[in-house]
Amino acid sequence: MFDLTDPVFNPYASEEITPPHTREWAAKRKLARVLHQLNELAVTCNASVEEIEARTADLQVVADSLATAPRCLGTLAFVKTGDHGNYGQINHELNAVGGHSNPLAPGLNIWLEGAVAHGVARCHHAYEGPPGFVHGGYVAAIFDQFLGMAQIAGGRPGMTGSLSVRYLRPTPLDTDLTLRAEMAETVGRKTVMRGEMLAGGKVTATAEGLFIEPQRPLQTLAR
Ligand SMILES: CCCCCCCCCC(=O)SCCNC(=O)CCNC(=O)[C@H](O)C(C)(C)COP(=O)(O)OP(=O)(O)OC[C@H]1O[C@@H](n2cnc3c(N)ncnc32)[C@H](O)[C@@H]1OP(=O)(O)O
Repeated sequence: MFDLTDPVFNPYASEEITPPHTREWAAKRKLARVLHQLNELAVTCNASVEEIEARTADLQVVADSLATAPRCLGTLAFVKTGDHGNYGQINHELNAVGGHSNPLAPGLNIWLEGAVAHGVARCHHAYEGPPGFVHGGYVAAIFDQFLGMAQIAGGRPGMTGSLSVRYLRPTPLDTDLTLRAEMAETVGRKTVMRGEMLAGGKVTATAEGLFIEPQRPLQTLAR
């Protein structure tokens, strides 16, 4: 996964977002940013039907063009080529919640200061659940990824066995959400992490995650 002592690639060493490690990932981050913006525009724009139909046709041309290029289906497929970086680097780009090259990711940035993990995320209107607020499923997804990365500092990282979220007040859209987590306990292969999410200085949700180190290496779990 990630070696937190690796001087070359430790994406959690500081609050600064680790730059893309190749020109390919720099280009994909740009693509993801445009698509992220389009995701928001798809649910917020109030253009005419004609305008929407015309721009959709434009986008279909782009999608059809990209679909003709070779593809790698999943992180491990990228790893296997040997040309895209190691697993940690590729996961850092493609992860569904924290990947900087994934247009679905709500801009989650994580860093570790000693035993405490910090993070920030921001959810635009495509993440709306209750009117004006973030969907609870995305709050849980952010916690899953955040606690999941925070537990790496414990040295025996595992997959989420269970995740419990307490929603204390609605989490606002278009607002920096700050995150904080610490390890509560670790017993054998099991690590319990606890964290909180704040908006404007107020805690909107807390979470507890149980992470279980798999008996087999992660790579062998993939079909
Ligand atoms: C490896 C690095 C990964 C870093 C990525 C983290 C960030 C990403 C976070 C995710 O989204 S992960 C995706 C969501 N999670 C999954 O898909 C996990 C699917 N489940 C599994 O793969 C296995 O069930 C799991 C690895 C969690 C456990 O399988 P094991 O075969 O290792 O469990 P085992 O049956 O040996 O049980 C070990 C202990 O854990 C307990 N346990 C197992 N599954 C549990 C569960 N789900 N909830 C609570 N406890 C559980 C079990 O009772 C037992 O307790 P005791 O030692 O006290 O007897």
